[in-house]
Amino acid sequence: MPTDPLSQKEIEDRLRELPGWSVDGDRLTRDYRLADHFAATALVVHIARIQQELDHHSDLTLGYNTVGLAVSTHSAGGAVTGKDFELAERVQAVAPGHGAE
Ligand SMILES: C[C@H](O)[C@H](O)[C@H]1CNC2=NC(N)=NC(=O)C2=N1
Repeated sequence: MPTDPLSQKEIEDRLRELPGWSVDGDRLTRDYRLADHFAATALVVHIARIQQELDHHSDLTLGYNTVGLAVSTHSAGGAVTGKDFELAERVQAVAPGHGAE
């Protein structure tokens, strides 16, 4: 089930496929750097659309030229689940198109 908490080994295996992402506390997290504030804002809007589609939402932070995500699954008691990785993978797929590093 995608909303079951993942084991430590499952998390480590899946993190290997997601460069730049890590688990901080109980949340899957990554910060992206962009060219400027407008590019960062466009990525936030794109992520918001993905989150709406997945019905799964990160704590999403917009800075001057940065976008930060931190996500866990509330319905799994705040653990990291396959839903969190699904969101991370979707974001990771679109971020380069925004020039995010
Ligand atoms: C009713 C709705 O499906 C739930 O509240 C969704 C919405 N977004 C969510 N986002 C996150 N991160 N965890 C959840 O458990 C979650 N649940």
